[in-house]
Amino acid sequence: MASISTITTSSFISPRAISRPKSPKSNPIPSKASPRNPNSNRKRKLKPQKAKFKSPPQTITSTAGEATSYTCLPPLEDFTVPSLNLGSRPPEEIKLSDANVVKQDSDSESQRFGTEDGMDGDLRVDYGRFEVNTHFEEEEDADYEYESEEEEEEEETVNGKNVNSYNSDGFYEGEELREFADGENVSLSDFEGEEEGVKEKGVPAVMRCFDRAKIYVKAGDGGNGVVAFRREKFVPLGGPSGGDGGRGGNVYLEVDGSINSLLPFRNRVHYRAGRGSHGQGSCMGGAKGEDIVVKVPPGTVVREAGNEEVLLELLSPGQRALVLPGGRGGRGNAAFKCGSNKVPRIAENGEEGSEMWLELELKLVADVGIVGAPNAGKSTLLSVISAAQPAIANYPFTTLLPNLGVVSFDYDSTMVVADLPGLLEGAHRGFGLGHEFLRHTERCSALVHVVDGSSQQPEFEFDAVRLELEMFSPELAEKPYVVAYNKMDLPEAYENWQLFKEKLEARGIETFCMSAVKREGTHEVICAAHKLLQESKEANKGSEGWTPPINLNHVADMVQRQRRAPINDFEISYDNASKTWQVVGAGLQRFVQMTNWRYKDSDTRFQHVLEACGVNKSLLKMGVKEGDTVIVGEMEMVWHDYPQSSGLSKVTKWPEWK
Ligand SMILES: Nc1nc2c(ncn2[C@@H]2O[C@H](COP(=O)(O)OP(=O)(O)OP(=O)(O)O)[C@@H](O)[C@H]2O)c(=O)[nH]1
Ligand SMILES: [Mg+2]
Repeated sequence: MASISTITTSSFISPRAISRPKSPKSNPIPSKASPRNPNSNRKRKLKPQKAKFKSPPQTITSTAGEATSYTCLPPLEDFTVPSLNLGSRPPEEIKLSDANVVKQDSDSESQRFGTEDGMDGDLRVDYGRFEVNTHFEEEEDADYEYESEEEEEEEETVNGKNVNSYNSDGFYEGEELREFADGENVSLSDFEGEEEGVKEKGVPAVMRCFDRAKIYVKAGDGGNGVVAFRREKFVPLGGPSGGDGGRGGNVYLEVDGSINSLLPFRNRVHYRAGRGSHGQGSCMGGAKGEDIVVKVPPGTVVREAGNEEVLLELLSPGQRALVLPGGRGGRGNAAFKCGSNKVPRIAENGEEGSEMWLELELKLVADVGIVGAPNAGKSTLLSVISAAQPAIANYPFTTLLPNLGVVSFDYDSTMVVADLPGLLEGAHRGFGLGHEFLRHTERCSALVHVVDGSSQQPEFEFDAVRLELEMFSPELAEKPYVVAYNKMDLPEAYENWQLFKEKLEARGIETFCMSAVKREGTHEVICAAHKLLQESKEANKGSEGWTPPINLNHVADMVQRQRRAPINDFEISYDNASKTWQVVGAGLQRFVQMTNWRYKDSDTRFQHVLEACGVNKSLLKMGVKEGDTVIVGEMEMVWHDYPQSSGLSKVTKWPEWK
């Protein structure tokens, strides 16, 4: 951190001083390697110059009377707030392709659905058609919104060629081709085993999961302050009267109990709050920008894109979190009036609102989760024990989204049970659909593991699903669970039951048998699950203790803290090749951004602040030389050394930077 240097008359730089001729060549310039002597009797000044950067073309010409211009540089990586990782990119979509996933013959109905014929009890059945994307559908940096289904369909086009097609049942047909830069067409099947870095669009829209979404939020920019003077009859020298700009709108996240999925975020990705209005004459402040409230379902977990750290957990309806505060309005010239400067011709730009990509993840708030292999009878069990009416059919992956049901007991007690899509081998790596939903079970206190008794190897099926749970999350596997051996009404299940029971009991696992269809044995299963739930609640009671109130605005506080970093907190780096000094600091960058170069006095104030916050001093210490380029925020300047006599005769005091 650099220290703030004292402001002296001789160290102040005016636009006039900037245009003075360079120091004579007789002045020795120290070599690059050795720092310059700070006791040198020459003055060194920063002079803004015509920027050398060719792009972007936005050039603002100063009205300071000199041929001086400022160029806005493209935003650099270094300029982003470091801890927020705003410039970081989210992970790429990956295709979950594997040798286990078998390409389907579109004509074969039995293969398509993996019907009873296709189900030989081996969990490696042809469920390849049901590959899912584990990551988001949207391009990370794409600046678009899905406005309609048509646009969504366009998404399936690769390099202008529509390579995907769906048959009448809505299932994906044909092989996806991807054209590479060298024009070579490569089939995605070439990538088998290469899981990352390849897109997969083979899942029909109806089967895609909507419990994850990525959205862009931006707080509103502050309005600009203005320079104005009071002109009124009989009021001579009315004084400065430029009003401040209004603050930008805030971005909130609010829990809405009527929403139960993140589906709405497929249609809208970008959320921008309104910008504040500019100030006006007669000391009139601008109106504040319109806030934006993003509605999310209960149980939404919020992360910054590309960052594992959880920012917010929004659980109960009505909760509202301030995520990004709007930018501050720029001050008008009335705010700069002081005893030594009664006619300030200066006003600030409004502060830019922060922006962020957020990852939303929906986690169900259920007490008990029903897990098991596809087609085991999980949904049937839920339909029997609760009033829920999930889809039940004799093919795997009938359940595409988790279903919730409330189970009521005689003694005025209820529990929420979630029926999850089926799990199969490799689910923790993304096969099937179960992986997408396994995280929902993380909040469950107990699990009911349904085993299809009519399958050829029920014990193998049981072990495979348990293994998947363990692979996905060891904490999940440690949750208490009940095993429910289903389809006891079928002879093959009935025959296998004793053997299955003995094997599991030998391993110390208590097992129940039931026939969900006939509603036999289900009561015992659910009572056992309820008992586990009560036990887990009892166990957690002692450890919970007092929980402090949750501050839902801490994200905004963090953003605010970073924006309000002290102006003298900066770092300087030097690029030897281009002879460029880069001064990076959140406070300085904010100052540069809010400086309105159209006003004459802005330039003087800018030089003053650089001097006051110690930038000049630090540069000298590090050995800046005549003609070196210095970049501060978006400003590019050239360093000039001047003789000491070039100081300014008048010192203007400016209000403190805040
Ligand atoms: N005979 C018999 N069939 C059952 C029983 N329980 C469920 N089934 C049948 O098994 C098939 C699958 O039932 P679902 O409840 O959809 O199975 P699921 O586990 O939810 O399947 P997915 O959602 O695809 O994972 C349906 O045809 C049910 O009628 C049972 O106890 N006996
Ligand atoms: Mg189901």
